[in-house]
Amino acid sequence: MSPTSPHRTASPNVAGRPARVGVLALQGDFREHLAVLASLGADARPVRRASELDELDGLVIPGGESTVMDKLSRAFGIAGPLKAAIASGLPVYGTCAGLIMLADRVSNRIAGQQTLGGVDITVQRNAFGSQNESFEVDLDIPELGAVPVHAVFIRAPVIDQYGPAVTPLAALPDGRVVAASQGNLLVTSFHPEIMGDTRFHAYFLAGLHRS
Ligand SMILES: NC(=O)CC[C@H](N)C(=O)O
Repeated sequence: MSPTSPHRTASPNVAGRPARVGVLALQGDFREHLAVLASLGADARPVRRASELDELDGLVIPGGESTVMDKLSRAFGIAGPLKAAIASGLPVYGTCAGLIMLADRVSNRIAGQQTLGGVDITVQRNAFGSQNESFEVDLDIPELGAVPVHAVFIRAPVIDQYGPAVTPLAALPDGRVVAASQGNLLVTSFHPEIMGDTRFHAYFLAGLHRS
């Protein structure tokens, strides 16, 4: 946990009770997200069924494998209701594979791969190739304060193009965008849930007040 988080003390309450934040728990590192959200005071719960979406204030889509998450979300019948919830304003934060799931376009998707969409971005999966699949870098993210975010990338995607409604939040030194928001949606290519820095989750929780 970062000792410098400006949002750390922000209350995660919505309507006088802890924010109910689901984590899509079909595949990937959902447990890590649940732990971070609970540590920030949210009522964090795994979500696998469409009916579990109803009472949420927000949802996190974890890292993992977007092609598998896509197949499972359709097989579990949650993909359609989740798309509808996103369209009607449910705040959703996607990390890595979760970013891919929220992207309107995937330039190198595998045959038949679908996304939920919602963010007007074109992403490239596995953008760093096999030689450098995982790496760590400090990113300046003014929105989260003066202290850089130490970001962990694991077979990560990048955002190659974004539309006018998208706000880029962070870029690599070469300019490629790796965090962004659009309305109720927040995406990062990297994995704050394993970085020991709760600022992105706190930022997401703080945004639930505004929605
Ligand atoms: N760490 C991750 O979530 C990797 C994402 C993965 N490469 C995918 O395409 O879904």
